[in-house]
Amino acid sequence: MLHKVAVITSGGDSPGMNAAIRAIVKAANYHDIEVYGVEGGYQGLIEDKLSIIRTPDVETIANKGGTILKTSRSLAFMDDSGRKQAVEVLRNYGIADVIVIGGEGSLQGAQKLHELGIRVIGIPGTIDNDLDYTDYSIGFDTTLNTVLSSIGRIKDTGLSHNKTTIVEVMGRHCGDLALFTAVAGEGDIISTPELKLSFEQICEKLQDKISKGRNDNIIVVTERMYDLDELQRFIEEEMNIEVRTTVLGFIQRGGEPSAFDRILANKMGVKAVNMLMEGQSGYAIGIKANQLIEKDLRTMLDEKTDKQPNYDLLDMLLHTI
Ligand SMILES: Nc1ncnc2c1ncn2[C@@H]1O[C@H](COP(=O)(O)OP(=O)(O)O)[C@@H](O)[C@H]1O
Ligand SMILES: O=P(O)(O)OC[C@H]1O[C@](O)(COP(=O)(O)O)[C@@H](O)[C@@H]1O
Ligand SMILES: [Mg+2]
Repeated sequence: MLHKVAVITSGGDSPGMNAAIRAIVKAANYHDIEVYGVEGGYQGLIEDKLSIIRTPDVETIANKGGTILKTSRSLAFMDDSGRKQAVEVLRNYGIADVIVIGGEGSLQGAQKLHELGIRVIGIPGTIDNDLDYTDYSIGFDTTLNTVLSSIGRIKDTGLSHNKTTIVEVMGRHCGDLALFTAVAGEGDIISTPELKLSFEQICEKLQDKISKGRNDNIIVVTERMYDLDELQRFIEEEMNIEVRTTVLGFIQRGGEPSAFDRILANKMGVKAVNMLMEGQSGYAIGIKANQLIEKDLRTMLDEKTDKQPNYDLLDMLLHTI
């Protein structure tokens, strides 16, 4: 019988993590299961920062960005000794079941806990959408909407001044944020890790747009691909135009979660509790073709951790912009 479960948010915060926490606490409490919130990700687990959270504590958090539990990137948890300490802390509380909400690294950590005899279910929470086993991770949709509305504002200035703007979005090594932005109709030229354009190719595309009367182009690029100062200077010199650069940065990670993320978080949170009640462990919950799926963590991590390029979308894009 499941009596106690710990919940951890880990890695970069993502909008919808709170909605997932709320769903977990409400579903668990409904079945008389006590929930321990771990403060500050795996680091908080190692440092014994656990406290009971109850339904009244979470009733009003579904619309809040970030995570009420706080999060971290924990170096100590990367070591065997740190993980053993974490397991020791859980045992001292009599906790054998854990739900981890986080990205790829966090799910690696979840698998390690599973291997150490803790029952674990992972929930994908990252704005990057860089997990290949699931169509969507919690937070991606909200961030995509933030990117779209930010570009809308930048476009007002671009249109008013006939100016070209480079906009850098997050995503780590995954181009989904840039890619979906373009498919949603913003961004005139995109470059992602999966479809990387050279400086020269960007200028060629820009020339084509300018020759068709567009002087207010927006170039959307995924972070970590270019030295943006160099790219801006190259375009300015090559094309003899003025260019501005905006790095959207942490504007993208916070904010009120979208309905999509809140609903996804709710479904996944409830499912995680149900799976633990059935004694399951070592799985990540995902969504494929609009159906929740259970993916064996070890298999998922072995198969491929990088998101595979979304060729359907790329193909559509190549033929439309
Ligand atoms: N291979 C691993 N083994 C154990 N823990 C890991 C591993 N990779 C990451 N983690 C833990 O998960 C945390 C979050 O991972 P990170 O990749 O930074 O973010 P995210 O989970 O959001 O992708 C790390 O700081 C570390 O504590
Ligand atoms: O917040 P940090 O540590 O500077 O990390 C920035 C990175 O975190 C993210 O915002 C989210 O990544 P994760 O979900 O993998 O933690 C990435 O898009 C970005 O590259
Ligand atoms: Mg990640």
